[in-house]
Amino acid sequence: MSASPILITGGAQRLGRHCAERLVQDGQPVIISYRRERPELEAMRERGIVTLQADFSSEDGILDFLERLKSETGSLRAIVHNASDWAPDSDGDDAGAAFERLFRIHMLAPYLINLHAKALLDACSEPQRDIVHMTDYVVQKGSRKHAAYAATKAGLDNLTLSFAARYAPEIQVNAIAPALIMLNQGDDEDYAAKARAKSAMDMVPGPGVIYQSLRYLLDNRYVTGTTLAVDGGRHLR
Ligand SMILES: NC(=O)C1=CN([C@@H]2O[C@H](COP(=O)(O)OP(=O)(O)OC[C@H]3O[C@@H](n4cnc5c(N)ncnc54)[C@H](OP(=O)(O)O)[C@@H]3O)[C@@H](O)[C@H]2O)C=CC1
Ligand SMILES: Nc1nc2c(c(=O)[nH]1)N=C([C@H](O)[C@@H](O)CO)CN2
Repeated sequence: MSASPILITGGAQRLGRHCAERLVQDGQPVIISYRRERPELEAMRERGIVTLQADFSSEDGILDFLERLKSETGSLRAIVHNASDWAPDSDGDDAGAAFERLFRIHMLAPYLINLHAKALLDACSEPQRDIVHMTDYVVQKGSRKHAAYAATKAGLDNLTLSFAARYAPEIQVNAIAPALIMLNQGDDEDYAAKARAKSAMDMVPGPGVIYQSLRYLLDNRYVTGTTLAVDGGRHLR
């Protein structure tokens, strides 16, 4: 019997893509969700990664993705809730709609997928099944310019505790809380230097540290309801 796939939402670029490709290199089947088609997806498909389109900014979009996911696979080894929009706060008329949108991407999508895809995890014949929530260091301190983002990530952080208690012992539920793993296009050296200085490690590590953290959770049968801080010691500065 072939191994059950691992689902990574928002896996078409950056951290999610890196983890998807590392998992496939390890011989692990992977399904990713993506919102926008792009050339890089062809390269991922050629590596055998299954790609499913999804827009989590509406409940209908979340439920539509779930139906297509259930048509694609009868089981899942793990679900990594990675999809995210690091949108700055809006102070215009759209502030409320923007907040609700981030709520749906960061909280409603993980909530509904955890509820409606549980049967796929239960159908996995392997002894360990995992759910991993990608949160953020700012859950601990908030953010002046990304308050809606931070608040909805804090909600995802809390969902880690609830689902860990509810799904134990069959399914382990944990979070990874990164800070400044990768810069974004357009980040100049001045921004990069200031961002690096925010952590004790004074570096921008790249996505490999996230894969190491995911690997740890996938390989450990005794960890649930916890958050791995992968932030270079931000709290020390
Ligand atoms: N990068 C970093 O330094 C840090 C990252 N994190 C967290 O780690 C995770 C990965 O970060 P990173 O790789 O930078 O993430 P990205 O900003 O690259 O976003 C990941 C994916 O989320 C998808 N996405 C965005 N909006 C939607 C939506 N409405 N519906 C469905 N998918 C959507 C995008 O899909 P598409 O491109 O197809 O539109 C994108 O590819 C995220 O959860 C992030 O919050 C936390 C702290 C630091
Ligand atoms: N979805 C995303 N979330 C976050 C990103 C990102 O690029 N996409 N980036 C960050 C920053 O690196 C921040 O940690 C810098 O201090 C946070 N979240």
